[in-house]
Amino acid sequence: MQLKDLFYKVSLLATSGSMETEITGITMDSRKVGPGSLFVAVRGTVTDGHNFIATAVRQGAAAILCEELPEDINPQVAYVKVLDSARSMGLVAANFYDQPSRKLKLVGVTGTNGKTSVATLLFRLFRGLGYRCGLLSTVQNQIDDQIIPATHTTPDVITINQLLTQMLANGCTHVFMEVSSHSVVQERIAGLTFAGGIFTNITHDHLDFHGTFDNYIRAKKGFFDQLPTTAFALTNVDDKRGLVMLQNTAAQKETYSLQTLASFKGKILADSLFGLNMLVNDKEVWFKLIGRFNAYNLLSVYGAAILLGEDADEVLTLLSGITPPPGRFEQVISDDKIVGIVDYAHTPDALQNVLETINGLRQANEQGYLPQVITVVGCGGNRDAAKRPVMADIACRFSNRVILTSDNPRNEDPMAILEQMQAGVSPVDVKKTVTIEDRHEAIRRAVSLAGPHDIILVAGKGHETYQEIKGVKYDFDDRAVLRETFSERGNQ
Ligand SMILES: CC(=O)N[C@H]1[C@@H](OP(=O)(O)OP(=O)(O)OC[C@H]2O[C@@H](n3ccc(=O)[nH]c3=O)[C@H](O)[C@@H]2O)O[C@H](CO)[C@@H](O)[C@@H]1O[C@H](C)C(=O)N[C@@H](C)C(=O)N[C@H](CCC(=O)O)C(=O)O
Ligand SMILES: Nc1ncnc2c1ncn2[C@@H]1O[C@H](COP(=O)(O)OP(=O)(O)OP(=O)(O)O)[C@@H](O)[C@H]1O
Ligand SMILES: N[C@H](CCC[C@H](N)C(=O)O)C(=O)O
Ligand SMILES: [Mg+2]
Repeated sequence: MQLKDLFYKVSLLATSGSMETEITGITMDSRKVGPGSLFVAVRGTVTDGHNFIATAVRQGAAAILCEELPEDINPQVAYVKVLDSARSMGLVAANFYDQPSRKLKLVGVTGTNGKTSVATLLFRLFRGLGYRCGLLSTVQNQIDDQIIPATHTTPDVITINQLLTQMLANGCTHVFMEVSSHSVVQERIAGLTFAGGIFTNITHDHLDFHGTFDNYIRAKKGFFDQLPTTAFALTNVDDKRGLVMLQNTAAQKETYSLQTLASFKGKILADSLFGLNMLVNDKEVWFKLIGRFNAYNLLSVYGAAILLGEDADEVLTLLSGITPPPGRFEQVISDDKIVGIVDYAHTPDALQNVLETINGLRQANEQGYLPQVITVVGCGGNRDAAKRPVMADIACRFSNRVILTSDNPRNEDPMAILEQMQAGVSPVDVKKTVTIEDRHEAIRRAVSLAGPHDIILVAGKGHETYQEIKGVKYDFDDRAVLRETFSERGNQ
């Protein structure tokens, strides 16, 4: 494709060289440049892509997209200057791949918690309705049955367009994707045409990246601000910021709620370890998912399905049979009936929701014994540090015993993270906590403290099958460790 076609409807500040240059690929990483590539120089959080323009040219780049033209222009190469190269890259990628997002129904889900849950439920529901579907999520990307490992919650915009193209080639008509706040700020969704957007909720997270809570809200709202008039914008009005999301959207405004009047209104009739019984717009349904937060997830999925033109009864019938996504309230039960729950709760709000759900579901047995709740939890390194003491405090307030341990320490000292968590434990709770840096040992300790019917919550890593320590990803799976420890216990 010629450079000028890539820049269709993109505002340019200056150009140098031929706009008829043939382009065979786009990349924002100089290490991936080959002959015929358009290299996009993006200013990042660690370094500035503009520093790699010369390297890209040496590697055969045919054209450069940047915010500042370099001093030494190579006459063989075309240069295009724009105001915001990350944003322009989205528009250019959409042109290069011939607008795949316009040829299918692309629905984005944003919010602090529930994105993977909602996107995965929608994916499963629409496959159940008979469509071929795509999924872009934290757990994995998927093209119908084919699983493609995910590196991010929301991939970069070039990868998104490539995946959408593959999805189209495989006959997909619907794609459900998570839209992280990072992706909005970094323009990873620029140039995509959405058929709908869903807001789940917003609570404390990622303040390391966004700086303030207001910036974080603005980032989420940025997604709705860029929806077209043809899309729907479906928001949770029970969240304090739910309506803020709709303030400046051109899309059709829709709401869901468990508490007030809304386009999609739910009411919980019963909530147990076996599932949820709910009224959904006055129809009574049993679901296999557990906990009030899942009532919200189900309601948003139902709303989106109706807004996409599906039949209410068919949707509810299929939804009632759907099981939770991996690592979301996933149960591993020992032979002697210790209940292990692996959950991806890695924010204060998610942890509190899960623990409140667990506390609400425990029941005393005939002898009057109320099962204990034992929580194993850590916080990731190189991520928001402010949530660490808060999560430790929540774990203590809602559990009988707490084992503080490592999550993914990444490049931080694991004990330093744990000390920040310990700072949140109030003096009365110190007695019930223990700190064990090694996550494997921590889970073993929890199992050794548990008896029949006690509940062990292993929070933070959910579906993850690795633990990242100092740049190395070691095999690690909370579910496998629980299973293995349970079976060792059975053999004693
Ligand atoms: C903090 C953050 O979001 N970083 C993302 C960002 O990287 P960055 O800004 O640090 O990039 P950089 O290293 O400064 O480099 C700047 C530019 O120079 C280029 N470069 C760099 C070196 C070189 O030799 N040549 C070269 O061309 C880079 O390709 C890049 O284009 O842009 C990269 C390319 O898209 C992302 O891979 C990277 O994600 C990192 C790995 C990451 O961990 N991101 C997390 C925080 C994230 O995005 N999480 C959200 C989910 C959060 C949630 O809601 O839970 C997600 O959507 O996954
Ligand atoms: N609607 C919800 N409201 C609050 N908490 C939720 C909700 N849905 C799920 N959770 C809790 O949050 C955890 C993470 O859920 P999920 O993976 O769906 O969120 P996410 O938004 O995709 O997270 P990430 O930012 O890592 O992509 C779950 O394991 C559960 O504990
Ligand atoms: N998408 C989130 C996942 C956090 C998961 C938790 N296990 C951790 O490593 O902090 C992030 O990248 O911040
Ligand atoms: Mg997710």
